[in-house]
Amino acid sequence: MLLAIDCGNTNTVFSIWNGTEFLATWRTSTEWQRTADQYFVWLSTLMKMRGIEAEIDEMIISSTVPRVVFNLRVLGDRYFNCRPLVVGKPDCRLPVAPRVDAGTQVGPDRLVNTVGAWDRHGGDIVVVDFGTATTFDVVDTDGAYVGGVISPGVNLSLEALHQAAAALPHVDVSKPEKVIGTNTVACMQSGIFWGYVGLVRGICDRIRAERDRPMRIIGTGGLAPLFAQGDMLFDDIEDDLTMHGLTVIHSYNKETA
Ligand SMILES: Nc1ncnc2c1ncn2[C@@H]1O[C@H](COP(=O)(O)OP(=O)(O)OP(=O)(O)O)[C@@H](O)[C@H]1O
Ligand SMILES: CC(C)(CO)[C@@H](O)C(=O)NCCC(=O)O
Ligand SMILES: [K+]
Repeated sequence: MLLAIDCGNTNTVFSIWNGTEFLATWRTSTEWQRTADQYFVWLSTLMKMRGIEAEIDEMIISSTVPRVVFNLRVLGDRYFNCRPLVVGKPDCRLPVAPRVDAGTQVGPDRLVNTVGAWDRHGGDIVVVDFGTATTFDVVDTDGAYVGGVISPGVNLSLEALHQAAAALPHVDVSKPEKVIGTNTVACMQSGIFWGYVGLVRGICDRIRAERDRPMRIIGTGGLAPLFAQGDMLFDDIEDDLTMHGLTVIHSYNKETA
């Protein structure tokens, strides 16, 4: 059984894949100090609660935080008797090599997203992921990652506004009914919600113009469904794209071993 781990700058997601379906998915905050023993106690407790008796013997990791990889490797070594495959490391091959500037270290989550999206939707697509950052990743006709856009994440922008301006409270992102807010919170929510709708629309339009061919837009990440309510931004929304990409990369590496 495969344990797939998607470690972002804010949250880390663990999923158990039996080769056909995900048996369970759990989320924890990303903390590089967390030890292999702590991961194991947490994970085995959750598995027991769900009655999952899966014998984990394989692992794949995508981590945007290099420091957490060490303890996740120890987790594999000590508790699951396996050597994890780590996306971005030389021994983890991708189905199609990215075409970017030499020496560029593309975020593994972005590469994994493009592999997952290509597997489900084919080429000529843009993946928009609303995580810590809002990223746009362009997949060429042949499935290659050919670059993209990195913007500040939605929650990050809201937090920055609150941190920098004494009179601005912490607010949650939501869709306001009107653009013109008549109180502080409504004004901030409008700026964030309609601001990001405009950002996504504007960047996708420019990508389309630059590529000069039809491109489908796939939204993913916790906030994608919310932003999909704002405008016809996406052709499709997927809630498990990164996890799907991890399973595709894992089987590709097994088949071509
Ligand atoms: N309406 C909402 N307002 C604020 N946050 C939301 C809302 N809906 C979902 N979320 C948040 O989205 C997050 C899930 O997002 P996702 O996993 O895509 O990225 P992340 O964990 O924030 O970032 P990263 O993957 O970079 O660590 C969850 O933390 C969830 O709380
Ligand atoms: C952009 C983020 C933070 C999004 O999670 C991550 O993919 C990352 O750290 N990327 C490294 C730089 C790059 O992707 O070009
Ligand atoms: K993510």
